[in-house]
Amino acid sequence: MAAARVAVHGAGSVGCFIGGCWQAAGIDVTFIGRPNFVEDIANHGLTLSDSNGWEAHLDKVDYRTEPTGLADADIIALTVKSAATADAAREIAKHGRKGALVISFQNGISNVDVLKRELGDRFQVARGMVQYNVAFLGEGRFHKGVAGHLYTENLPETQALAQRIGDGPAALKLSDDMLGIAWGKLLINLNNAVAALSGRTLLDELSQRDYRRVVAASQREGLRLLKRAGIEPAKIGGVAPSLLPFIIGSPDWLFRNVFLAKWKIDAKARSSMNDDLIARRRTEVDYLNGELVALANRMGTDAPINRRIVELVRLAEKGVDPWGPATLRREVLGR
Ligand SMILES: NC(=O)C1=CN([C@@H]2O[C@H](COP(=O)(O)OP(=O)(O)OC[C@H]3O[C@@H](n4cnc5c(N)ncnc54)[C@H](OP(=O)(O)O)[C@@H]3O)[C@@H](O)[C@H]2O)C=CC1
Ligand SMILES: CC(C)(CO)C(=O)C(=O)O
Repeated sequence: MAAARVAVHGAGSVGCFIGGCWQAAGIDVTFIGRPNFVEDIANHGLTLSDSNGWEAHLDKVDYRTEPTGLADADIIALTVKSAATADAAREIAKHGRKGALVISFQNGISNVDVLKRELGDRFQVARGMVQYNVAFLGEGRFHKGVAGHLYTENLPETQALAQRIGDGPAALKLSDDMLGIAWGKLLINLNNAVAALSGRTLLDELSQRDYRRVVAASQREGLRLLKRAGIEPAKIGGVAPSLLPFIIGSPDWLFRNVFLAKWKIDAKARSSMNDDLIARRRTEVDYLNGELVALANRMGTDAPINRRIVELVRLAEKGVDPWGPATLRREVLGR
């Protein structure tokens, strides 16, 4: 059987990193994205790095802006932000090859439903998850700034792909519980909104207990809702979801020395929602905290903490100044 060809659709931070690492591992990758990256990568090539000092450079990169580049792909890694999923899916439906496997490496829960609705049964759709942060540093450089792996469903196609990728920094792990993993990741991603509202890097934001108290409260609310809905979030990075609020809300000395040390967060790492605010784009808050608000509404109840966070991010999208730790805590928690 011929080796699968991959297209990355929406090649920005995550797409360039994972596609670049896979190409460095010998896989045939086409990148589809925006003109700014075409120019940047044409001038500088693609350089991938991680916090352990690993680095790879690719001189020849097939980066295009036209979705016609999807036509030859057996596997399409979708890495657009959530609000762009429906448009990207229509491009896949138009240009992709019948039977291709589309893996959503996006945060949130509902992207896979949008893909299935738009793609029908001409394509296979799989859930994926990116555990780590990727920062675009300019000049074709993409840096993995938090420890972790990529995950996707355990299928014959993904088994073959994972084997070819091997153990590098964009290694692909397979799971039979990707929905549980997506909910587990969503609980972690509740930090994105607080990091974005803080206007700080992940390390700087997480070093402030008042910010962490807000995240912990939103996670507690999320856990209560998931329990009531009968949804079981999976462990991410070996931490049981029920422990997340205790870890995040723990005193500074414990959090810094035990947890921050373990997660190896790079000083440059920013949440992807900070990137959106900086670029003045609509954020993914509706697909993260907003997913919990929608779940609460479906069950005839409310999620006041996550609802308030969504409102504050909406204001931040309009250009409101970042929040200090104590001010944000009082605003969201009322104490
Ligand atoms: N960045 C990170 O560290 C992490 C991100 N994630 C998740 O991964 C997903 C991708 O995030 P990220 O890589 O940061 O996003 P980026 O915005 O960096 O990259 C997405 C790119 O896709 C482009 N794009 C959108 N629609 C199309 C289209 N139809 N055709 C071609 N290109 C398109 C966007 O352009 P434009 O801006 O013009 O729309 C953008 O350049 C998100 O769901 C995010 O939550 C998960 C873990 C970590
Ligand atoms: C890896 C993590 C949790 C970093 O914040 C992320 O998913 C993101 O930035 O969207």
